[in-house]
Amino acid sequence: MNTPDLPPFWAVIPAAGIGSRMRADKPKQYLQLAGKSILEHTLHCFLDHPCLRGVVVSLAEGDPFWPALDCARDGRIHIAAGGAERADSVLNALLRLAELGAGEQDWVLVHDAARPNLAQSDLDLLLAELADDPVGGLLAVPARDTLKRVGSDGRVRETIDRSPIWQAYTPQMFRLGALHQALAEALVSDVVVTDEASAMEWAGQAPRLIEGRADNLKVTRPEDLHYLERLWRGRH
Ligand SMILES: Nc1ccn([C@@H]2O[C@H](COP(=O)(O)OP(=O)(O)OP(=O)(O)O)[C@@H](O)[C@H]2O)c(=O)n1
Ligand SMILES: C[C@](O)(CO)[C@H](O)COP(=O)(O)O
Repeated sequence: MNTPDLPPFWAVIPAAGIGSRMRADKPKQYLQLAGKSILEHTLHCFLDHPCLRGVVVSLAEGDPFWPALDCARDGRIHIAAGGAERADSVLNALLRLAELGAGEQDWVLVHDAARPNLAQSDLDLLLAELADDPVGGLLAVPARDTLKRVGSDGRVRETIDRSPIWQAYTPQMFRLGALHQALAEALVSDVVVTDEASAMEWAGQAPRLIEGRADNLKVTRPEDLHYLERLWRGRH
């Protein structure tokens, strides 16, 4: 059953990173948060949505942690091979989606495994705002603090106008065919692609930013997980 006015979509969850900045004893997507792994929380943001058609998770080769999760037996979740960089993992997942029968015009939402605090209201906002958009776009938050450009000596050179500066979050929502083409061409051209929007920009498109919640943060360093633990205490 679909929610009126929200489009059906596929989800891609790149989960093949090693989490080097987290400095933990396992990849950060398998660290515990409120009694479940970060990856399970992330997957449930999508599995609970009525417009979801299916999910592809990209996993590192021989990942020993995935089979132990309950999600591993969920028929809506399919696996793709992880790649050397996040963009390679996403591209493999898009190819898997095509094998599963997804169409060129189908919407795909790519969301980091390491962002477990995506609010359902933000997911709905993204889907509603971009349902009729010719390009697609992403959740993002405007720069909040005063910004400085710094020299290699650690001294401030100037204060930058923050008004046009936003931080790119996920999900990032694009049509399967357009995203696949942009990502594949950017990768063979050795363009640095840190998110899906940068591949689309490189292809000459202008993705739309949808202002989301700042607490949809990516667990990157230990303090990010500590922050979410405090935020979630009492909530779950
Ligand atoms: N080759 C890679 C690298 C990253 N990712 C995924 O992309 C998301 C965002 O990347 P990032 O935060 O950079 O994760 P890691 O690469 O794991 O972290 P680090 O850069 O600290 O090693 C994560 O969910 C990560 O698992 C992936 O699927 N394949
Ligand atoms: C996709 C992303 O989460 C958007 O902010 C980000 O680009 C991931 O890569 P990073 O290396 O952690 O910046």
